[in-house]
This record gives sequence, structure tokens and C-alpha cells, in this order.
Amino acid sequence: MEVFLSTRSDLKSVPDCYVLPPDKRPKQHDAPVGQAIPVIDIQNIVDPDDRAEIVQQIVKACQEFGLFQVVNHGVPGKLMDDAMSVLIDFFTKTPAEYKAQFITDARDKSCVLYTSNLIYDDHEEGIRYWRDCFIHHCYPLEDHIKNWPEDPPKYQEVIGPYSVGVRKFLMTILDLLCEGLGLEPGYFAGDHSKTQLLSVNHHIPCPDPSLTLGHAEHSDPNLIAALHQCDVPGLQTCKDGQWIGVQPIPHAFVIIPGVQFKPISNGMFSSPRHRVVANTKKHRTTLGSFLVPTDDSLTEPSKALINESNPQRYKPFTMGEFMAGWRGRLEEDVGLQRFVIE
Ligand SMILES: O=C(O)CCC(=O)C(=O)O
Ligand SMILES: [Fe+2]
Repeated sequence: MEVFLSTRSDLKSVPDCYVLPPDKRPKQHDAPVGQAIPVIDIQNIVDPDDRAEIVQQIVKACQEFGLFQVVNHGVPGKLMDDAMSVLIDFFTKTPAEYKAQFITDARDKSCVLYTSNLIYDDHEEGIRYWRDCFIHHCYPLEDHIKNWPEDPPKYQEVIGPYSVGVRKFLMTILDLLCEGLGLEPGYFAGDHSKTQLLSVNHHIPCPDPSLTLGHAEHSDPNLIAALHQCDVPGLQTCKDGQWIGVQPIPHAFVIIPGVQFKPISNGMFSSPRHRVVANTKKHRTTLGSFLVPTDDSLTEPSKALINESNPQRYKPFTMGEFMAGWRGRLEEDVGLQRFVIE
């Protein structure tokens, strides 16, 4: 456990092993947390006129920013607060000896606790980021809940309904995206979204955020994510070469479409490049719920978007083929290059 950041409280300076090479350090690490990222209220999606308007807002947000926030999404605020406190307690109160059982290099384990680049971030040998992470499967719930922590004692009782609620909400967002992209309702309901992961990031206060990053610059290689931030800013997204802070809004989810949406939209959307900057004063915890296609799930452009003036720009490919070339890249266009129709 000694390598885990969340067990350290005595750091007066950034240990050398976390200092990024100069070209990877965050210029603009204190980019203002702006109001620019669209915040979309989906309360009235049952009303056909409002629904059409919401679909338009989502399409516009995906085209302009790549991501957006959603409020009035149906996941109860109290459940979100309880989930956040259970996971903060997991990182800050659960004894290190108990958590040690989840530390493993085996990626197929149902729950994995790791830090920095020790696993998963192995794209950049030797580079460490300022975070600890706990990740586990969530769907179907009955297959996985028994493997989840029993400390904090409310873990399963709270994270069970939370993961079910977030999945339902993400399926709603996927249906709205289907409408925006001309795909039939339920298009994403099968293999495209079968795997659900909860990935929890925990960052301790950092003596000098100009030297390190809480999370590398990246695009997400999955279908879609709903990110639940605590009240401490840190997430930034890149638009037109500028980093913009994604402001924490109580009880909102940040929707981050993954790289798969670029080919599905035939290049109309780009998945947002994002990163997390460290904070000098506060702990920051975020809960990311990811829907990931199965290895044999097929990604291909929506046929409704293809015509003579907008020819098909990507060949169909499976998630397995995509991931085989993704590891170590973290950049949308590099990862998709093999599938571009010249
Ligand atoms: O913690 C955050 O704000 C972002 C996390 C993230 O980008 C990820 O887990 O892929
Ligand atoms: Fe991400």
C-alpha cells in the first residue's frame, strides 16, 4: 500500500517519480472553470416537442464540445450523494489491510485497486499520474455485486442501485443519440453496451499541480461514460486548442461519448480530449460509469448519415480489432486511422 497516494498525507513537494517530463506538464493547469460546457436538462423527454429539442441540444453539444452535462436525469440526488460518500470512505477510511485484497496485476479480476500507472496506464512506461483508482464490473448486477467490497458496510447496498440507475440513464442518453444519428431505437442496447464498469478516481491534494496531472490527456476508448464529479474541479476538456474546465454541478453527470462515436457518426462527432489537473488544497473523487462494447460488437457508420455528398468514411470494425490497436495510443484519430476509408 505504500505506493498508493491516498495513504500519504505528508507530502510537502511532488516526489520525483510523479514529476512529468516538461513537454507533458499541464500548461494552463489553472484554466478557468467556465460556464461554456452545455448543461442539458432532460426532465421533459416524454414530451415530443421537448424531446426533439433535447436531441438537437445533444447533437450540437457533441459537435461543438464533444461532451456535455445533464441535469434532471432521474438518478436521485440522495443516491448520488450516498454513492460519493461510500467511495470517499472506501479510499479514506477503509483500512489499508482490507483494501490490499483488491490490489492485483490481473486485469480480469472483478475488482481492481491500482495507482498511478502501475496497471492500465502502461501506455507510457515510467510515467506516473497523481491518482489512485478502483474499478469493477457492474452488469449484470447479480453476477458482480457479491465480489464488491463489504467495507464500507453500505457499499453494496448503495452502489447496487446507483449502478442500475446510471445504466438506465445512460441507455436513455444512447436512445437520444440514436434519434440524433438516425439509428433505430435500442440500437445500442445489446453488445454495444453490455459491459458496465465503475471506475473511481481519487486524487489527494498536490503540492505543485504544474508538475503533474491527475489523469493523462486522453480520449475514452469505449462507447460512453457518465462522470459524477465531487465539488472539487479538475476535469478539463480541450476545445480549439484551449483547455476549458468542466465545472462541477451538484447532481449533474458529465456525459463523455467515447471514440466509437466518431465512426458511428461518420465523423460528425469527435470524442473529447480530456485530462484532470491536480488541486493544491482538496481531495478530489470522481465516479465514472462506462458502457463498453463486447469484443465482437461491430462499430460502423449510421447508414442514415451516408449519401452521395457524405460518403462512408470508416470501415466497419469490431471492438476487439479496435482495442488491439488502441493500447498505448490514447488519441482518437491515431486509434481510428486503420479504419478510415481513403
Ligand atoms: O476524473 C475525472 O474527472 C475524469 C476521469 C476520466 O477521464 C476517466 O476515467 O476516463
Ligand atoms: Fe476519460
